[in-house]
Amino acid sequence: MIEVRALTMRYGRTVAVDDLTFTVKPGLVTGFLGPNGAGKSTTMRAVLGLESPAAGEALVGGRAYVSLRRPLRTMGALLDAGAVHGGRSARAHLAWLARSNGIGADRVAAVLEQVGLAGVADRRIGGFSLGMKQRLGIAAALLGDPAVLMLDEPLNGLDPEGIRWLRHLLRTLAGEGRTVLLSSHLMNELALTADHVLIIGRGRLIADTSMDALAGCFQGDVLVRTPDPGRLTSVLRGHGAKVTDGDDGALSVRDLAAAEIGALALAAGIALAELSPRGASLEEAFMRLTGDSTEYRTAQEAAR
Ligand SMILES: Nc1ncnc2c1ncn2[C@@H]1O[C@H](COP(=O)(O)OP(=O)(O)OP(=O)(O)O)[C@@H](O)[C@H]1O
Repeated sequence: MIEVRALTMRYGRTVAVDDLTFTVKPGLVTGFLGPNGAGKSTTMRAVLGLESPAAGEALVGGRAYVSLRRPLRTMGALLDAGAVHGGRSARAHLAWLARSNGIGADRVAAVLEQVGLAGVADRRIGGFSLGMKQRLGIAAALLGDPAVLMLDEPLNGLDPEGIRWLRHLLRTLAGEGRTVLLSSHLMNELALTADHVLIIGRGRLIADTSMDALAGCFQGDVLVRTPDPGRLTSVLRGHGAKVTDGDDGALSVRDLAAAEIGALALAAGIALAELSPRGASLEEAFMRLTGDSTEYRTAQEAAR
């Protein structure tokens, strides 16, 4: 479990994280989402104790990370996949990390296998692609077989096959009861990966909700085609719908469900050629939530 309580982080006059409170629970993949500069990396650095908060605290398994004697066994983290010694091999890098954390050498081979780097384990990291470095960073995070994993933009640099692989891995780890937190600035990346999502903007919490609830809050419109759009428009407006002319003669209807539109059309004797509910994409939901600070509040209330 990761607990962030009333955390405020400042860089000079910049408030990077502003009174942030959330809990990341075991058994779920939790996405940490926000536009560039929202404060995700700063929050993760605070969880790792790399920077001190101006106020509040961040705990891992109920303790400050820096107070743990064998930290890699409690939480594995990936912050910057590029921050590795390019002259070492992947195996040597992991072996050094394992030794310094009292972790057996057998784990090195196990995690190299787990992340698909066993075949290149003895090559210099300097020649690795960004995707391979991400895999190596994930291997390092897994080294201590920790109950908590925290990964900053781990999908960044992975090809579609790598993304599928990582999704499967994270879901498996959460299925084993571990706590998994991963950040991203792209909702679509998280939509298929995370069960739960924490959204921040300008250092503040905007939403703390299940992915399903978030999708449900952002119902889209219903696309309707009929040979008699004028009459249908007035019938639907008479029942409180917002109706606008969409592309190629179709109507876009909001505030009435597809079934209600169908029933009203039938009662009025109007034929329908098409009736298609269109969900707003999660990416749109994210844009609407993080659009500006005035919208934050209304959208947050809507998301609850
Ligand atoms: N070392 C630093 N010195 C000064 N300001 C910083 C520093 N690190 C971050 N900031 C500022 O703090 C705010 C939060 O940055 P942070 O990197 O945590 O955001 P982020 O959500 O991780 O963004 P990204 O998706 O771009 O990585 C930004 O305004 C950023 O400019």
